[in-house]
Order: sequence, then C-alpha cells, then structure tokens
Amino acid sequence: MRRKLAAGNWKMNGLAADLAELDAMKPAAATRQTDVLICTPATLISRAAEAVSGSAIAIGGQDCHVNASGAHTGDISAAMLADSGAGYVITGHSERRVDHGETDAVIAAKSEAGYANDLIAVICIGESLEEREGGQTLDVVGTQLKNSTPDAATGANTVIAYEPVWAIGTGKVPTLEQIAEVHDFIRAKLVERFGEDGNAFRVLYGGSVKPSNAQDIFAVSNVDGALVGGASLKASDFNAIIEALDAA
Ligand SMILES: O=C(CO)COP(=O)(O)O
Repeated sequence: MRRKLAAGNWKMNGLAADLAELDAMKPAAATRQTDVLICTPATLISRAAEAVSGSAIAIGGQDCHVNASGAHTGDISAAMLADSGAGYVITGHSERRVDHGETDAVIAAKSEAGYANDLIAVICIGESLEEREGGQTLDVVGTQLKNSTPDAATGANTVIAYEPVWAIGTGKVPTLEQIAEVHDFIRAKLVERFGEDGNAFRVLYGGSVKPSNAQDIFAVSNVDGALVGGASLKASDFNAIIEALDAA
C-alpha cells in the first residue's frame, strides 16, 4: 500500500514571514495516511525545518547541483540541502528544464546526487501543449521517465510527478480520463522496468491543483497525491488539499 503524498512547491516565493503558513499546516498534516512535504526556496530550508520540527511536515529543496561541492557559483548541492534539514529534492521541474536547459541526463544525475545524501527525489515529467496537441504525450512522458529516472531509483527513494506543462499555473487541468491515461502508463512503465517495486513509487499529479478540483483528481487511478504550486502557499488552500487527499 503506497502512502499518499501532498507536496507543495513554493517556487521563487516565500520570505521569513511566510513560515507562519507552515505552522498553520501542522494540524492538517497530522493525518494517518498522507505524507506532507513543502519544498521552500533554499534560503528558507533551515528555518522551515526548524519551524516544522516535531510535526508531520517534511521540507525539501527545489533543485540541486549534480556535484557534491566545488566551483559552481550560486549553485546548491544535495549535501547542503540535507545539511539544512531537507528530506526531499525536486528534480527536473519543467521550469528548470525550460529556464536552465536541463536535460533528462542531468536530471537523472541530480536525482542520484539526492540519493547519495539520503534525499528522496521528486522527479518531474510532462508534455508541452504542442506535444499534447500533436498526440505525442505518452511518447514524451515515456522518454522523460526512462531517461530522467536513474537505475538506482526505488519506490522508497523516488517519487514521480506528472506535470503537464500547459496545466502549470494556468488554471487548465487535463480531463480525469487524460490524467488516468498518463498515470496508468507511468505505473506500467515503472513495473516493466523495476518489477514489483514499480508498484511502490508514488506518482503525483501536478498542474493547477486547487481545493475545488482536488477531490476529483485524487479519485483517479494511480494518482497517489499532488505536487502543488500556487495553492501550497497558503495554509487555508493547502490544508483543504491535504484533507481531500487523506479522505480519498
Ligand atoms: O508546477 C507546479 C508544481 O510544481 C504546479 O504549479 P500550480 O499548482 O501553480 O499550477
């Protein structure tokens, strides 16, 4: 039985004053069946980890460098994330694939850097609108999944997040049938590659998840939770999403 995961990605949002939102998420996070994760900007990780200490909320980073240390001005290593109190790291978010030219091979290497520091990698994959309209969704998702996921991935050290690029921050959400098609496909590919352990990977949906659509999305087969952007910034929204997931 996979534990569910409600994950928030704060992206480039969050100052010290916003740590109060984490405090307000603690009661909702104290659920039986759902893990709760907030990936803050790197500048807040250590304070966020302190703020959630003793609660059920885990803290993660949003990216890491492939190397452990060295002359990489402005970059942050997986060891630094772990040292700051992170337990997870997002790799391969579409905003990094697009803004920073990250390839599947780089994303796999970043995920491995995470494993080496006992971080769980949340590996993101998803098609663009053009690819969706061109009927290439499963090809694109399949290739990204294969090449961004290291051979060392397991259901314990890796979470897959399916985030259609056109659904991120747009308010547009795929139909439940479209979500089911991709999640069932991802599950089949994981089982094909990793055998029985392929059933242990959590597969999250991401892209315009809100309290108003969460219940329907969480009822879809092979949806084990969500990676939430905008609606994870405020406890009032994210708590409702946690509760919808826990009840699903
Ligand atoms: O990119 C996302 C999470 O990583 C989704 O963002 P939104 O929930 O704001 O659409």
